[in-house]
Amino acid sequence: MTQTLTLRRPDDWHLHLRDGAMLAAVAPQSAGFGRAIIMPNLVPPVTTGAQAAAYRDRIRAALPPGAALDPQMTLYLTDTTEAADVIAAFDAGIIRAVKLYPAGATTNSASGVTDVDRVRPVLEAMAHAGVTLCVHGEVTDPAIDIFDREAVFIDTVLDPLRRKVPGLRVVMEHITTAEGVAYARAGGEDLAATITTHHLVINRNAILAGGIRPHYYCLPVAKRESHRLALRAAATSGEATFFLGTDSAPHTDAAKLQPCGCAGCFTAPNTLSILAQVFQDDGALDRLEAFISLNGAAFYRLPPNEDRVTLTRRDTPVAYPTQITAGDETVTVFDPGFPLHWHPEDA
Ligand SMILES: NC(=O)N[C@@H](CC(=O)O)C(=O)O
Ligand SMILES: [Zn+2]
Ligand SMILES: [Zn+2]
Repeated sequence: MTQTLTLRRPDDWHLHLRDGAMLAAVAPQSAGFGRAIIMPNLVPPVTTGAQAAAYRDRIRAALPPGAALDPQMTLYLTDTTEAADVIAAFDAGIIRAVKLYPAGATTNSASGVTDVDRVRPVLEAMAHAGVTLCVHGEVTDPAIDIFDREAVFIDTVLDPLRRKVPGLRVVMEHITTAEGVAYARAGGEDLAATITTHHLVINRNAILAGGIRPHYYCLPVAKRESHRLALRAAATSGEATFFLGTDSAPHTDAAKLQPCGCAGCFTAPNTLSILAQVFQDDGALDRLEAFISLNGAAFYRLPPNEDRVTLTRRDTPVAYPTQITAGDETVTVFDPGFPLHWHPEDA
């Protein structure tokens, strides 16, 4: 039996497109989204407006003709970022947001912020100008258990920071815990949270039970099942606070499959098919559009996309690749562990 859903074109409010051969390989996989917030954690990171503009040009060049994707650039906040440079890049229409990585928290975060008090003047200028701060919310203290790092970050860094800089618009990126859901929900109009596709599907057993599975390792690491269920309830609630940021984060298989493999799940090729199945399983297909196409735009004070996409549920599963090729390397596509029947098409 076929079933059809027509939705406003979705946006991806957290996306890694990388650079060079990887960019060429993965950009087409996200071409069907509308706006996408592009993460700045290149090597070296995107720290200036000029670098962001040049990176945006490289992304556009990597997209197929007619692609819908409209890259929304971000600057990587460092201890030495100047407020005036951030505001100038924002006023010039080069950047949509600024990204805070606690130094050492995740992939390519070595140049991140060592103490948020150091960047207070930048955050105050952003609050004044209405520039959004996107936050990787994990503490890096080795004494804190990795499964507790998000919850501890909220209590010891994020909440004090939001009290010190009132009016700062913050997106808690890729939340993974019930604590993250609760804090975002109670945060008022200036606070929102992105949720990834993969954190709606896997819990930590996927990584560790019955053998170690590096392709399910990402940061923040997936938590226990009760947290996944809290994320599912938030995403499928339709509440304006929660919206899609896939955090599709491609790494070569060589980089994933080694004694110290890197963090990231590559979900761009099958994200929409997975999400439609998740929302159907939870009886929430009528709220899919809020999560993928409406809530994020509203938070970023942008109009929703005018054009539409269609998802058709067919008995024949979607044939997405298990791997794609990037230069001489392969990148494994996230396997949700269930067949995908929702076929995305442009309407
Ligand atoms: N999510 C990840 O596991 N990895 C991201 C970085 C990030 O979003 O924290 C990456 O750049 O690979
Ligand atoms: Zn992150
Ligand atoms: Zn990310």
